[in-house]
Amino acid sequence: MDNSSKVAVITGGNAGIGLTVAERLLTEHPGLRLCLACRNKTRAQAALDALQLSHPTAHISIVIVDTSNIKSVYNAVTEIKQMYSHIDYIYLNAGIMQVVGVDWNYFWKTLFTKNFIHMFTTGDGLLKEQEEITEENLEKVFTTNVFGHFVLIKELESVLINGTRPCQIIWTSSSNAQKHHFSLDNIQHRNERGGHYSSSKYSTDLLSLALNERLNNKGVYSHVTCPGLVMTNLTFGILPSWFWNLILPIFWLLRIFVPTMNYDTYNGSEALVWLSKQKPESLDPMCKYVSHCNFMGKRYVHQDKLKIDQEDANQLYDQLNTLEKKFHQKYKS
Ligand SMILES: NC(=O)C1=CN([C@@H]2O[C@H](COP(=O)(O)OP(=O)(O)OC[C@H]3O[C@@H](n4cnc5c(N)ncnc54)[C@H](OP(=O)(O)O)[C@@H]3O)[C@@H](O)[C@H]2O)C=CC1
Ligand SMILES: CC(C)=CCC[C@@H](C)[C@H]1CC[C@H]2C3=C(CC[C@]12C)[C@@]1(C)CCC(=O)[C@@H](C)[C@@H]1CC3
Repeated sequence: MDNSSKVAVITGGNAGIGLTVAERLLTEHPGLRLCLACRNKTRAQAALDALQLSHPTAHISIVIVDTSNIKSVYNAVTEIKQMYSHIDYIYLNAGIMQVVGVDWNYFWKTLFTKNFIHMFTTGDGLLKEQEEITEENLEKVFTTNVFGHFVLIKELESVLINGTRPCQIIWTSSSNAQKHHFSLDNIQHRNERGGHYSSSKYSTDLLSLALNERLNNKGVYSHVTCPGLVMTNLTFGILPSWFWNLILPIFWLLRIFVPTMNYDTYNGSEALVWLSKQKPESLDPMCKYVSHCNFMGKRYVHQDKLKIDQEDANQLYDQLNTLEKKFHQKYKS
């Protein structure tokens, strides 16, 4: 194993924001060894081929992981441990949103009120979602976005901790994370009529805080980011691509008021890449690092203070830990 060069693992690194982060990291950190942790072999291989074309000497590998399936996460951990003795950056980016429609009534009602900026930055109240339960009896959005990543981090702890080099855990959270959609009595957000994505991203913010309390003294730092609104498979799942292309000029205008209208993945990945160039101990664990792009097209990183509570963070961590133990018993003993 080569211990000298830096290693970055990216979940969902084959598409959208994750793929752009992969490309930008290879440019920013020459010699970086990259691991695309993806659920689909063919799509992962296509991404690897594209990256290898622009970075012919780069060392890129694939690990198959479906974060909505805990058995798959355990298998991926075994593989990653065989490949790397230390991880410098782990991007917990894979994510889904199970949208079935837009609440256009709410959209028109809010458009001419002072809440319109909140609506365009967070999407709060605008999206109708549906629930799905996985074969392991877990809520799918919660498992894909949060719990699968929790298990990944927990099982990889020994490779994240290194006596000499820090490790950065970088989450792709969202401004859609809203406290009113989250409950410690129902962390999976089961049997709710909407807000599954919001609840999962609020959990992400809490979990990141809890990880800092536990791991900072071991040289592991966790931070949350928001890429803003970016056109990817996720957003094309909400409304078709022709619609987004049609309203592109509106987005440009909206940037005057809403600098998170990033539209493309390069703009959206700004905060995620910026974090990899910072000293992790100098960063604020109570901030969300948000990719901004102004009207003139200038990219920058904005820091949003997190409105979350350490006690809630610890309670969520304990619940995730208890849930993980059940799967550990099932698959690892
Ligand atoms: N687009 C936006 O406006 C915003 C996105 N985000 C967040 O950014 C992250 C990346 O999303 P984005 O790039 O937009 O969307 P994409 O759909 O383009 O990318 C999502 C990535 O996650 C992967 N993925 C999905 N489910 C799983 C799973 N179960 N196991 C492993 N990988 C999985 C996808 O794989 P596959 O290609 O196989 O489907 C894909 O690589 C998400 O966490 C999302 O919530 C946050 C704020 C705004
Ligand atoms: C612009 C017009 C005329 C219509 C589009 C309205 C909504 C579909 C759109 C407005 C704000 C968007 C938004 C998201 C999804 C699509 C919107 C609701 C997100 C929720 C997507 C995922 C995220 O994580 C958020 C950061 C986005 C916030 C803004």
